[in-house]
Amino acid sequence: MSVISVRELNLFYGNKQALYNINLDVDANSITALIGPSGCGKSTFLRTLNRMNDSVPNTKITGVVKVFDEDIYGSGVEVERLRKHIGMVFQHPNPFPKSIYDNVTYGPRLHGMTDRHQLDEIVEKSLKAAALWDEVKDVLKKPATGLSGGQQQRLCIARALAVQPQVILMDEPTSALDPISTAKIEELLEELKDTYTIVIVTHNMQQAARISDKTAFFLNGELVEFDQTPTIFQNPRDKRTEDYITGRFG
Ligand SMILES: Nc1ncnc2c1ncn2[C@@H]1O[C@H](COP(=O)(O)OP(=O)(O)OP(=O)(O)O)[C@@H](O)[C@H]1O
Repeated sequence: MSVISVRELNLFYGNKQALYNINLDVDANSITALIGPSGCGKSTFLRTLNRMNDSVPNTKITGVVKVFDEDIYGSGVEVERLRKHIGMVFQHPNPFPKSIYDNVTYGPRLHGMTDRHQLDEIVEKSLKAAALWDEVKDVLKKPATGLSGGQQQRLCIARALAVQPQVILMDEPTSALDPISTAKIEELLEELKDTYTIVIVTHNMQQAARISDKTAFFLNGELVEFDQTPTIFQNPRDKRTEDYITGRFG
């Protein structure tokens, strides 16, 4: 089943076209990797999936993005509700300058949850799902900024999970982390895909090959090739994909 379905998507920043006629489906409970050289439109595309581009002035979008069959650019779509279902994790861990507990409960509180017992449960569940609970359970009231970079990124994943999204978008979530933290997050993503659908931008092709089910190769705003990950890395159809994955350009 497709969770996300993109048809004939074009995106313009003012007069500059950044995405050209993108068609792509994302399967439920899978990891989809977006790869391609710097500036090819990966992040722009990722941001179209939960309307993060709304905040960029003079952006124009044509085409259709459906999430669970709903046209997310259709009239009457509430962006807050949409983002509750589609969480996002960014390149640099960005915990709020609050306690670990308050970081995780931020979203649920924003959506009206006040019951202490329920909030406690969400904190434990989200931190366990983000493989961070054992490391922080005794210091929940301490500032999140005191955690290591890798722990902060897992906290940001826990914060995204706390509002119970169905889809998680990740923009180079491990690029600022050391290899051990990266390995922990990769392991975590394998586990999370049982429950969530994940779309991840990565510059690290080994990472895409290791963790994703499908890979999309972008170049100059076009989706050159989208297929099962082993096909993209071992038997790509397009010469440009082959050149990129073998390091001949980019
Ligand atoms: N806010 C913006 N205003 C104008 N142009 C933009 C904006 N954001 C991105 N672009 C342009 O759109 C194109 C695609 O950028 P995008 O950041 O999506 O690429 P990317 O593949 O994610 O790159 P990177 O891997 O370096 O993050 C680039 O040419 C970029 O300069």
